[in-house]
Amino acid sequence: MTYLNVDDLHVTYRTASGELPAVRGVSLALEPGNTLGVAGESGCGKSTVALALLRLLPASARLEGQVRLDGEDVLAMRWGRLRAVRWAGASVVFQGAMHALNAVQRVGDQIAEPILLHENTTPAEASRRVGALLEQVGLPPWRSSSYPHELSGGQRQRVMIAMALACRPRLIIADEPTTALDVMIQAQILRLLGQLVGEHGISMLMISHDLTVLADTCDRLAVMYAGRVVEEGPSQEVFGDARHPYAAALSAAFPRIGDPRSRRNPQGLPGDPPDPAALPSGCAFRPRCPVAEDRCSTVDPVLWPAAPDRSSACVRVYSADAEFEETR
Ligand SMILES: Nc1ncnc2c1ncn2[C@@H]1O[C@H](COP(=O)(O)OP(=O)(O)OP(=O)(O)O)[C@@H](O)[C@H]1O
Repeated sequence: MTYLNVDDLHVTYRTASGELPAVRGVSLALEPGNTLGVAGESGCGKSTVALALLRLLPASARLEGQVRLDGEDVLAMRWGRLRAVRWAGASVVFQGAMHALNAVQRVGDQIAEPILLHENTTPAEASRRVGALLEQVGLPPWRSSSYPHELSGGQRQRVMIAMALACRPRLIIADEPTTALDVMIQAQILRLLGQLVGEHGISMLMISHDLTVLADTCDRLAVMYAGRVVEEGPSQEVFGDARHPYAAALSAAFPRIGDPRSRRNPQGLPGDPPDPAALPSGCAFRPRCPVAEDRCSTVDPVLWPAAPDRSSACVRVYSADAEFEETR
């Protein structure tokens, strides 16, 4: 059974200048033990989707649609049940561990906190579990008495991962888990996450603006643009042969060394993503799209099968599909 099922999720922020539709009908599915990457430029709604999964968004956010974890609707859950689901059903590894950790509390106590809060266990047992968790993420157990400032950036991120694993969750939501780290440490942390997910059958949803990180770590990839998923499919296929012009441009901006299919795009993608409060008519990508046609200013495309096991939200995919033309 699919562990995470997001169906037509909409998130709108109420701001001083009006309503801001940050997420506009996102649907995602994640099987147990699988990894899904969510990519896209800054502001496309990736973090909003990640935080919506556990209702961690500020009160100014209005959520509509469905988020099911193991069949249970998270958006309709009562507070008590939601508290139980956080940490054990799913937990989050946030970006920038220095800000996410409490600077004046020993890291061991921070890792023990969710265990003591969620499980009927003794402090001695929680402390034993903390030692084992630290070892699991490649840190010596004596580090439990360290304060965050006594650790390097990579070590702090390992502590964050240990904390996320504390209540043996079935899903880890990793929001830019390696963004603040240098390339060598980034690779170590990604390897660690991949290894933990593989060994324990945990599902992982990883958010990143870096497509190469996701393509190397995740089974499937969803590319977001202006609050929508515009391309979804197996990672290597999306990365190597994207059908949506935005996903293709994003892939081209991340060349792969040694891959003959890799194309270098030194100019990157011209222009900026649209303001979510003032989207253009038709397709939101139209003003930046190198292959836009007249109909793109009137048709707002939804995800449509582009190939077996893949979908793309572009009118060019529609017109390649005779069945779609028949339904119009
Ligand atoms: N608390 C908030 N109140 C109002 N608008 C918000 C809030 N949080 C995010 N937004 C807006 O929602 C949109 C999506 O933001 P979000 O942070 O989800 O994007 P992102 O793709 O994760 O970007 P980044 O990679 O920069 O974190 C943006 O336009 C952002 O300015």
